[in-house]
Amino acid sequence: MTSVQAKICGITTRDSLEVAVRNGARYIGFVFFDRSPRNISLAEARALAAHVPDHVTLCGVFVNPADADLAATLDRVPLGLIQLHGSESPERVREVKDRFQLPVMKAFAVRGKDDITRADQYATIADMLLFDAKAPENMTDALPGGNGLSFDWRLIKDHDWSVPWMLSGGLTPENVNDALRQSGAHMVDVSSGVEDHPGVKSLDKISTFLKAVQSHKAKATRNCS
Ligand SMILES: O=C(O)c1ccccc1N[C@@H]1O[C@H](COP(=O)(O)O)[C@@H](O)[C@H]1O
Repeated sequence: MTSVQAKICGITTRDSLEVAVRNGARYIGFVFFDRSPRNISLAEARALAAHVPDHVTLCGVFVNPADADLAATLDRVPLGLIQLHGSESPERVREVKDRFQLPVMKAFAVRGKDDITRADQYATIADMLLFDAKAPENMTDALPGGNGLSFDWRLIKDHDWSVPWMLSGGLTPENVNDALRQSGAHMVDVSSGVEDHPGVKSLDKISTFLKAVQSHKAKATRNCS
């Protein structure tokens, strides 16, 4: 029996948070990265965090953060998971976990198979793994994540790690079922695919995305019974 969990990332408003929670999001992501159109201030994050129910994990997205930034964020915002979306080494992942006593999800930018096997060296250190698409070198305005780009989902099928992993990168309400089928993922993460404009979430797209994820779960359950 398969149950798919979803993370809605880059939440900045109360109404998008509420729609995500009401429609079954298991994770909510706040982006703490200045260059992102989804960047959220500590004050806004703190205020929104008060409306995240206990059964939903609040994830902070960081790119090569300094300890001081992590400490300042955790001082104000009750995160349950730290997402490291930069070039953090296995040693740095271990250090962040030990220092801040929170689970860490390490993200990998994927173009080919080697980018996926690179995760092996983190699988005994990180608590979760996340696979996003690598931006092409000629994309000058690329962010470390949140670019709405996909990789070949079949590359990850049949990979197995001792820790849970999420699929992300260019997911949308329209393609998430194909992505789940082709990748074999049990967890998905979306940001720009549920937006009307960069940084502006669509309530309709959030609920359609989460319903599509739920419908995949229903199909998988039926197939297994
Ligand atoms: O969303 C962002 O702006 C962002 C910025 C810096 C690092 C990570 C970011 N988001 C993560 O990117 C992936 C893919 O997003 P998308 O669905 O393709 O837009 C996702 O894991 C977000 O958590």
